[in-house]
Amino acid sequence: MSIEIRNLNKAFGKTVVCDNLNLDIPSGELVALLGPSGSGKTSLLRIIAGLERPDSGTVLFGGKDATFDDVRDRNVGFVFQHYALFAHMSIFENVAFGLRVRPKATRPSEAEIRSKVSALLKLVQLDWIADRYPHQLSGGQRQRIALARALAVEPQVLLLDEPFGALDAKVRKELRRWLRRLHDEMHVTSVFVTHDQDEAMEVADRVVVMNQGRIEQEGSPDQVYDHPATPFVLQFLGDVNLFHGRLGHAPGGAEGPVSYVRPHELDIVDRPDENTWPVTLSQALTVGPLTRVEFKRNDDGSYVDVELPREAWHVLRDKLQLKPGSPAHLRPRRVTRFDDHNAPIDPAAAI
Ligand SMILES: Nc1ncnc2c1ncn2[C@@H]1O[C@H](COP(=O)(O)OP(=O)(O)OP(=O)(O)O)[C@@H](O)[C@H]1O
Repeated sequence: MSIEIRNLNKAFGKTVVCDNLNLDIPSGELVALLGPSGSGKTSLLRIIAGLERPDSGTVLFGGKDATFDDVRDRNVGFVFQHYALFAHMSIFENVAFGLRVRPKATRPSEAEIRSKVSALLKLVQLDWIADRYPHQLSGGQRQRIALARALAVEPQVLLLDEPFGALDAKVRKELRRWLRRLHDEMHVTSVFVTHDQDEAMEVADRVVVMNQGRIEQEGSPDQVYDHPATPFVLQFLGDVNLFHGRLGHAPGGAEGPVSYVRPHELDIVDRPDENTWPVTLSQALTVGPLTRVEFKRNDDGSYVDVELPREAWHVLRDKLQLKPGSPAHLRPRRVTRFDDHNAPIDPAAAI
């Protein structure tokens, strides 16, 4: 089921949460709404769900206007951050719930319910805990059950609001890969709210970056990362060094308001040329496979981060005999700049 959002507006008092939004979600796609807290992700999801009414604009499901359809008529499944499993029901009964409360005319038989719930529990790889109760499950298991329960009624659209937000980092990582695989099997049109860029990039077919009720950019994870449409997108999707004003000798003596270079797009070299910045090593921090080296620019004293694999850093450090206080030069492999209207300047022109 495709979803189309047309000229959608919503405000709570003076807070604009949807600012003339337009968005097409093709059938079967997994889309992440990504943005900082308060950017309007949940409000948009709730309007798609039918839990909130827009002030103006339209929501189309499969080409049909569903803006004012009741939530029960939309055939959407929900998974929220805080597991909403029924504590007094077994896992099996939790998943069966949506089927059992159907009107008699459309309610499946007991045998059909049993076989469907068993299949769903297998799908989320938890068929072995069907007889347990929610308090006997880990947080990650509960979220998988919440997903099985949402899928039981065969929704045409699945809406997930920070579904893994309450879980620890390792479980989150496992579950997002698992969700991706599940989606590849089920192909239910899914909209996923998150403020975690790694989560969005890893799970989604398409990422919609939101800021202050507006869509800053939408595209594949690679598109938004490699070709950010605005400074906000660039900065939200990962660490970046900002260079104000004239760029020393580099790149090509470019003038301009601000230049952006990601920490992994800078080389550390020992000789200056027209494309390098003179710097002084401040400190190096290694976490897991990566080393982050902090430098101070000689011209304006601002800090610049460089990121590289720890082995590469060890080789370079020994070769150039680098330690805190050592002089060095940084050469950007890629610089991103924006014009006065925040439109990206062709990278070839920026360097
Ligand atoms: N029912 C409401 N009444 C008043 N203000 C609201 C209501 N719901 C949301 N808001 C406000 O609207 C803004 C956007 O909220 P929303 O929950 O959509 O953002 P979000 O991007 O999902 O943020 P978060 O990641 O923190 O959940 C916030 O400033 C919030 O306080």
